[in-house]
Amino acid sequence: MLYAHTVDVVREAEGALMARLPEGVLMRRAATGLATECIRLLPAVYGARVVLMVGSGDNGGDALYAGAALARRGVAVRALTAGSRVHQEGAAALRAAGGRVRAFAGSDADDSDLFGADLIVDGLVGIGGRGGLREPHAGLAAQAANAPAPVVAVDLPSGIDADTGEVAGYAVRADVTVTFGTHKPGLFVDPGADRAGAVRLVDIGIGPELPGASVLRPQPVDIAGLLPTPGAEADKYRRGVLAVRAGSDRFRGAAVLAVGGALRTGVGMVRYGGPERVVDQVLARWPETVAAVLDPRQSTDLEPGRVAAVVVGPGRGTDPGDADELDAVLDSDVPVLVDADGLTLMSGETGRDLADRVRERSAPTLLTPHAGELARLLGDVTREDVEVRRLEHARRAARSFGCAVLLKGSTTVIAHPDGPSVVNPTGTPLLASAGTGDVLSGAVGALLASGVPVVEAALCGAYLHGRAAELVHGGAPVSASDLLHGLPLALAEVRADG
Ligand SMILES: NC(=O)C1=CN([C@@H]2O[C@H](COP(=O)(O)OP(=O)(O)OC[C@H]3O[C@@H](n4cnc5c(N)ncnc54)[C@H](O)[C@@H]3O)[C@@H](O)[C@H]2O)[C@@H](O)CC1
Ligand SMILES: Nc1ncnc2c1ncn2[C@@H]1O[C@H](COP(=O)(O)OP(=O)(O)O)[C@@H](O)[C@H]1O
Ligand SMILES: [K+]
Repeated sequence: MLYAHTVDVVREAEGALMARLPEGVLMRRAATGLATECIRLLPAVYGARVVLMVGSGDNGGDALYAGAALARRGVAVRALTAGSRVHQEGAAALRAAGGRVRAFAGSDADDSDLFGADLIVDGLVGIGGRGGLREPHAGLAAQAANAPAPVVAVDLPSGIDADTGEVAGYAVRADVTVTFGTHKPGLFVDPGADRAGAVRLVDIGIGPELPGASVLRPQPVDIAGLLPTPGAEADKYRRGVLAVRAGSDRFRGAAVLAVGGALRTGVGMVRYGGPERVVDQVLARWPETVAAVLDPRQSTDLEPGRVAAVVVGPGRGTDPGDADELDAVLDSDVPVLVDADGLTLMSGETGRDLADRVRERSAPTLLTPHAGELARLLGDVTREDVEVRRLEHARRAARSFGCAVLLKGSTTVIAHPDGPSVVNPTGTPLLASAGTGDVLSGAVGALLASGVPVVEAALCGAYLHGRAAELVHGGAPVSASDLLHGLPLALAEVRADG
């Protein structure tokens, strides 16, 4: 598991440790780790050319001390400073080691330094940054972005918000980010995560000072440990029965995809209930389904003991009958996943009663909105607001509805009113195609029915779904149906890694 802590927490931990150590020790540790990573990225050390972009705070100080270490190894190091101040001791150390320091002027000389570099180090701003980059920082970063050399960001790419991943203006795009002490949430969540490249963590000794993380990012081994393994005594009922209330005459495919997602993730039985033509189609594709033609108002298959979890909403419709069905599903005492049309039914003025039903439930509920659906559920933000501050809005929704929320999109975020948020490390923008969300709802539903706790089920389902997309065609476009072929590959890989 990888852990991330917010800026306030990092500063407090650093403060506690610094009080016990001689001045400058933490920065030396950070700079040594940074220099080591830079050396790994250089084709050869002696005679290599490194340009440092240096802002006025300690982030620039880290870059300058690392530059001094590189200069002592024979690297030609040039620092271009932006801003009114520069870390004096760091600049003196670099000069003493043979490096050069001068102010960025947007001139031909800067161009020639940047374009001649083997490596560019971004020490403009770190956790002290606020908002998008200002001038002259933004100008320097933009000029550097045109140069061919790889970029190493110090602590985080300058211009991304450390706590949220928001990019509110110009921000550096790094190939590698060397972060200190602990990860920052903005390195895990898009759009920030997309700017960070490969992230390397340098231990500066603050670990024992840190409290529990605010954001977690699981590794394959964590997923392997959470997936259910049927024991020798298993039977289909003990493995779990999932009820799927998806699809309608208008959207028949949603039912087929959700049922497929569940079957391919692994569950004892899927009970499907829906209109006759949809039942026919589900059975034609998945004859193992126990399917029944069902008036949406009927809920006989939800009687106590018959199912272990319910998925409701994908392609189901938003008619009054569908609202009645959602109401009946929420009345059950098993875990319920609400997706798509179910979320629309919960939104706005008319959805208030259903939203209250979610709040009143004692069994776990998981909402799986994309950014637009989450914006409608919250009612006071736009889709774009959600997309730039995913963690914050997913957490707000979890608190507001008193349940787990899986926010889909460029970074899938899982929030719960109690405990840290979790981000899913797998997936590809190729997943942005119609129907892939239906597969996800089935996959997560299967895990809920298997008895996996709600946050873990959401995480494992999202992980396998994202990995399925990465594996199935080796980077070529994937359709929602393709994902069903990818799920067994993802499961096999996770089990092998675990
Ligand atoms: N606090 C500590 O104990 C340690 C801090 N370290 C480094 O210190 C960094 C934090 O240093 P600081 O607190 O000095 O802050 P930073 O160096 O991250 O940034 C603060 C400076 O950037 C300017 N600035 C803020 N937002 C800007 C924007 N959008 N555009 C342009 N300029 C902007 C501010 O005016 C200020 O001068 C960490 O990210 C890390 O790199 C490391 O040396 C490890 C130890
Ligand atoms: N840019 C992206 N990068 C990675 N995954 C994405 C991106 N956009 C969407 N996805 C994923 O694709 C799936 C789309 O689900 P959803 O929006 O519900 O589509 P649908 O309703 O058509 O099934 C989700 O798993 C989501 O996380
Ligand atoms: K930086």
